[in-house]
Amino acid sequence: MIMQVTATAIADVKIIKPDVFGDERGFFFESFNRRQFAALVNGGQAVDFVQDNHSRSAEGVLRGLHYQIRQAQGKLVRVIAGEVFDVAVDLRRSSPTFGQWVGAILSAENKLQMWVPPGFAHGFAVTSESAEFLYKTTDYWAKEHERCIAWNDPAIGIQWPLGLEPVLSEKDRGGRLLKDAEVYA
Ligand SMILES: Cc1cn([C@H]2C[C@H](O)[C@@H](COP(=O)(O)OP(=O)(O)O[C@H]3O[C@H](C)C(=O)[C@H](O)[C@H]3O)O2)c(=O)[nH]c1=O
Repeated sequence: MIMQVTATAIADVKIIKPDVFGDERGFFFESFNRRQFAALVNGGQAVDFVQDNHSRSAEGVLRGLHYQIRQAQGKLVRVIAGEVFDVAVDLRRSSPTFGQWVGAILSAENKLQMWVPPGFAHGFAVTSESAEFLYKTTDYWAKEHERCIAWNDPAIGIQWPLGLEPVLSEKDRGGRLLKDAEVYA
């Protein structure tokens, strides 16, 4: 066993805690293992990732809530420096948890990962001085299919651990309210 998987309030979103092997040199852990992921996270179905992404953000930055309405991306996300509050929002209209969100603190310290399946919007807010964010995606980036949900949509009601107004990209300042957004079937 090289990881423990725990459920969240949204059935398909999982938190993964890898087994970390420490010794006097430092530590080692498998950050992804296709066979274990299939067996422990995805009900035995293998998941193939096609892209790895890496971003760095300063404290107070919020990136999200992003999704691709076509070529929906599953995302396996983790932090290798600093700490973020990571959020997934269920955008599957047919889901019993449609419009609901789950969040988790991911950090270089706790080494936790979140599995955000296709069908969700995803975003994070940086709670450390800066954070380096790595993630694998199950489909390629497609700018033409990118959509953005407002990080502060009261209908979703995410409890971001941020004091002031976050630092946002132009795109993220223009996020749509869920009621006006394109969502999945
Ligand atoms: C996502 C992406 C972006 N880019 C280019 C496009 C821009 O020139 C630049 C920054 O893109 P953007 O401002 O959309 O980056 P983020 O705000 O970090 O977007 C990501 O933020 C949240 C957390 C997500 O979950 C998504 O994976 C993704 O939307 O990278 C690429 O070349 N490839 C890509 O896959």
